[in-house]
Amino acid sequence: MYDWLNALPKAELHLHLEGSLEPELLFALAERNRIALPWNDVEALRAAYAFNNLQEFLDLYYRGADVLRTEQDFYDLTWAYLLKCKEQNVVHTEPFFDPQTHTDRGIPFEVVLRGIKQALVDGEKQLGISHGLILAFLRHLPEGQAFKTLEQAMPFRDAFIAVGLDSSEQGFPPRLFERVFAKARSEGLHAVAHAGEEGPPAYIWEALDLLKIQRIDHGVRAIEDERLMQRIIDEQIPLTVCPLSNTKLCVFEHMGQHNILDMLERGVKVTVNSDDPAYFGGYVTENFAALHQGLGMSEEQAKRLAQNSLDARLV
Ligand SMILES: Nc1ncnc2[nH]cnc12
Ligand SMILES: [Zn+2]
Repeated sequence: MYDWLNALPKAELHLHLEGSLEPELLFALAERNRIALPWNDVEALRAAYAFNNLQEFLDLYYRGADVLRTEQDFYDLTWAYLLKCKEQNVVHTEPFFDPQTHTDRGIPFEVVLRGIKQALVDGEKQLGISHGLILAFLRHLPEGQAFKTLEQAMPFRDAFIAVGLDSSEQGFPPRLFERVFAKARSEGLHAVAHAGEEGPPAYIWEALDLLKIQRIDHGVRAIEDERLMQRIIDEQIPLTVCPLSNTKLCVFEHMGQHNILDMLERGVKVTVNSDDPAYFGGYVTENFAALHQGLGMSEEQAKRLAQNSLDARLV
């Protein structure tokens, strides 16, 4: 039904690998690693995917990530995502991974990175999907922990292209991470950050001015600040917008209220992404389809959005 959307070549620029963990794989990995789960079956787990805000989702997302233990687990997770990319004509992806979610559970950094990176390299060779991996810091943890993570990552510097900032936004402003971002940039890494998902426009200003990010993840609350909108338009700073995520996490009550097409028509470089597709009901094509159904996105607008994603790549 949405073959015309699948057919558009596109890049995905906002995807958490841990958020692509489908319930079926989650159960399979729990069995493989002999981990007891609080849900009886896949249906019971899916039924728990009802969220009122970002934090309710994150609590379940971190709980789900606990089944990821071995290099093979991280490989399987990443490979399953890449097969979806192939199906939907995502020709380039710049996914996030959250090392602290795993190192804090005692999983060595290199186990996580090796599994993910091997799958991405195989995806390039076997599926023709290019990539750039982004290391995201968890903002609800202290700056010192982010520095420690960056230190652990540096021996593998060439495995990724950028640092990002994710997790609970309210109460954890970008300015808390100014120094660790400066250090990462001094190592030649690109910088992106989640800002303006639940947090105020002030957080977007901080992310731009203090973290010196090149792309804003979400950023939908920029529309509340006209001066910020002008800057984003003038400087053509890309926004990685995630429509299904925003409705599932009640950033917008329903898709009809989403501002992505208003932003597009004002000249903002917006892109369409899936964020955590296993939890929010779909991958990139389903996000495009939701904009068609809920907002009346035209074919011409879909083409512009897909082209924006290719233009907004970091590599
Ligand atoms: N939508 C989101 N916002 C912040 N942190 C996240 N981690 C995974 N998904 C996220
Ligand atoms: Zn995200």
